[in-house]
Amino acid sequence: MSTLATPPAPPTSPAPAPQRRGRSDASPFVDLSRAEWSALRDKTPLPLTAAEVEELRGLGDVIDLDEVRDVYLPLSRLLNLYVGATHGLRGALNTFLGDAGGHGAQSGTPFVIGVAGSVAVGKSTVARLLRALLARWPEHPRVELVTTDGFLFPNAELRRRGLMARKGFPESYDRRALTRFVADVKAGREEVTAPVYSHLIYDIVPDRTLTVRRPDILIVEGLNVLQPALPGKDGRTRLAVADYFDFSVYVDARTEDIERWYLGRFRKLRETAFQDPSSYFRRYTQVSEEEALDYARGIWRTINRPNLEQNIAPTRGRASLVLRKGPDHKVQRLSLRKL
Ligand SMILES: Nc1ncnc2c1ncn2[C@@H]1O[C@H](COP(=O)(O)OP(=O)(O)O)[C@@H](O)[C@H]1O
Ligand SMILES: CC(C)(COP(=O)(O)O)[C@@H](O)C(=O)NCCC(=O)O
Repeated sequence: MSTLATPPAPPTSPAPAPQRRGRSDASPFVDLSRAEWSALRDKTPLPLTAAEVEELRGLGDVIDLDEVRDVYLPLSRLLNLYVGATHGLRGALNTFLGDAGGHGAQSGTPFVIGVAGSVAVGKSTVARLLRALLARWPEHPRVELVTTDGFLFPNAELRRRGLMARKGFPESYDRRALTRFVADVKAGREEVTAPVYSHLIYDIVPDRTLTVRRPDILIVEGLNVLQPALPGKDGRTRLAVADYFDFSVYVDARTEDIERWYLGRFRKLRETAFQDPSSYFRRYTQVSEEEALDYARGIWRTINRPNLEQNIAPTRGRASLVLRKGPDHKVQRLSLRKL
């Protein structure tokens, strides 16, 4: 069987000790170089088979397999350990609460992971990869993925609120519905449904929903998933979706690199999905590539970059793990929150 993981390291070559760069011991994060992090893969007992590598390629994403092995296999191992530890903690709580905990207090509660970051930083790719890797563990085979775009207000409502040029800003989402959705999944409800957004029609799809049925792990991916809660009225506490996360990942990169990836994806979509007669963006296949890219640069400058700077980047410090990518999408540094 051909595999991607390297054999376990001999006991004489321990992983290099993590170094702290420019952070005091009081920092809530431990900083790791890519080399330090990837050395931890030797402790990952679940290598990828050739068939699984093919399956990952079948996701349709551009994924460098060295990247999977060096960065995402150790991450799937870390998450597997966190899922086990969280179940242990819930068991302790159940023991403490006994009958007072209600019906089978928290048994089978899904482990919820948030994936945050800018438009075009690669959140969807990371989330799909994590779903595939996490589902390989026998302890948690059922992994569901939900993107927050389904909780954008429909265009008609955005127009009514004067928010059509603010798609992706926190206020363009039905945040209560998103938080309720995750709360319901976490409460162990048999079936929970979410609305669905289509990039093709650039709007919420009427009469279509996505149903989540008691997964072992739920991944929630979106620009704003690490936003704090809005202030509650009358001194009441409000919860945000992040309050339900057991772990979160912030995908980070230089703004100039993300803009380049955004324009690259727009160029690729112009040659593919935008050609569809029902595409909202079809008009950009009818003009020159330069005109189309000027439009995309305008969207970046007026919507996506300000949203990154004003709303998304300020939430980075709330993540459990920050993946810092270089210009080629390869993760160069990682910051892992200490407990
Ligand atoms: N690991 C990667 N290696 C190479 N290209 C990538 C990687 N991750 C994302 N990309 C590319 O970057 C662009 C944005 O990625 P995507 O996952 O769609 O971002 P987001 O969900 O954050 O908007 C896409 O063109 C995608 O193919
Ligand atoms: C749909 C998005 C808001 C992102 O959704 P999310 O991360 O919440 O799933 C974003 O990808 C987007 O399309 N922004 C809109 C910019 C524009 O008006 O074209």
